[in-house]
Amino acid sequence: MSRSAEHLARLTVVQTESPIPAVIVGAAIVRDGLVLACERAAPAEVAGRWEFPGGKVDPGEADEAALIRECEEELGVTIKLGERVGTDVPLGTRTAVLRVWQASLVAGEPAPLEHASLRWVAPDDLLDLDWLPADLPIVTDLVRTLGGTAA
Ligand SMILES: Nc1nc2c([nH]c(=O)n2[C@H]2C[C@H](O)[C@@H](COP(=O)(O)OP(=O)(O)OP(=O)(O)O)O2)c(=O)[nH]1
Repeated sequence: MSRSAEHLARLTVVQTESPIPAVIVGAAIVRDGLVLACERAAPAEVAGRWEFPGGKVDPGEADEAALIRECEEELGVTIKLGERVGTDVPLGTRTAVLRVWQASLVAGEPAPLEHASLRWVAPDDLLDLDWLPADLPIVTDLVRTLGGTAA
């Protein structure tokens, strides 16, 4: 194998082992000091657990645009993004990360168009919900930011 072919082979291995993670974006929508939590309806393994509204960023789409689009699709609302909450959290397989922003409502009243239910939750009560595992560090940061008590 020539030196350049060998170099290319090594690069290919590196790229295969380190795929660029997919990004899942979420919105911690705050109104009157309460946070909107969403109960997943599906799939069965996670139905009944809580998450932030959001979803996968499409190829070529900006994170912020994806989050605004997902909130329109899932809740029927327009949101405005604020500060990031916490840092990227690797999801199970490490081929994706969860990235969350604080947000406020600009138009519309949230409706559970894709969720089993919605709930406005006080910061002190947020950690009582059964969140998806990746959300826990973010929810803990959010509680601190909003002035609740996170152990
Ligand atoms: N939306 C959302 N997804 C989360 C959170 N935490 C977490 O681990 N996830 C995971 C669950 C799913 O495996 C993945 C997002 O999938 P999704 O089904 O909501 O995304 P999507 O709306 O783009 O779905 P689809 O196009 O595949 O139907 O991220 C969270 O707080 N919000």
